[in-house]
Amino acid sequence: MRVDAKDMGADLKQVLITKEEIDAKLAELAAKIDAEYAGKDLLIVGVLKGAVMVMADLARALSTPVTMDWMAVSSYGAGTQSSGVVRILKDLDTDIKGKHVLIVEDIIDSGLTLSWLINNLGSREPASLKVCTLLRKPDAAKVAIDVEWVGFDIPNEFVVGYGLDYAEKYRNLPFVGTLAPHVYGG
Ligand SMILES: O=P(O)(O)OC[C@H]1O[C@H](OP(=O)(O)OP(=O)(O)O)[C@H](O)[C@@H]1O
Ligand SMILES: Nc1nc2[nH]cnc2c(=O)[nH]1
Repeated sequence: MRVDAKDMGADLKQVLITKEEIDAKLAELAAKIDAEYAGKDLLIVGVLKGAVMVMADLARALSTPVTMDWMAVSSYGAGTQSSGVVRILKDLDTDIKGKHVLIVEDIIDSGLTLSWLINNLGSREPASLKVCTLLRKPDAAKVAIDVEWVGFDIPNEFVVGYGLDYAEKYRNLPFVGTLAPHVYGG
């Protein structure tokens, strides 16, 4: 049985982006990414844990053969505000020197995580380094970042679902939604 908005009961305030909208957007982004990397070897790097769903669905929407690797970093802990301090919890298994690398993210909020990641991976001398994110909050940006592929710009509200958690819950919701304030003490 699939989890849907009804099963969230009082925890959910609003569904912002449905599963159908996410699927359509990922197909659109995949076509653009296929065009960009035609004839090239592409390594997609998923940022754990939040990007698991985007990686899985984007990878299957791509026609380009890809290899996949994962990096785990954390700047949020169990709260709803970025600490700004990025920790590597798991590094890449792959040497990316000379490779075309696409970072796949679930969300760019303050931009602090991605900015750090771009510096870190950029210093490993990939042939190219680009970014695809499902979600971005333009009003929350603390650093300006050039992002090639963005699924949806969303309001500056804490969201969950489709990989995104609050205190490790709600990641398996098939849609993106906002939480009722009582859930996080807001
Ligand atoms: O733009 P920022 O303000 O830096 O926020 C974005 C980051 O926050 C989330 O990760 P989180 O640290 O919550 O870890 P998780 O993916 O394991 O949930 C998300 O997956 C991004 O990596
Ligand atoms: N779950 C979740 N994680 C985030 N990390 C950065 N912004 C967010 C957000 O809005 N929701």
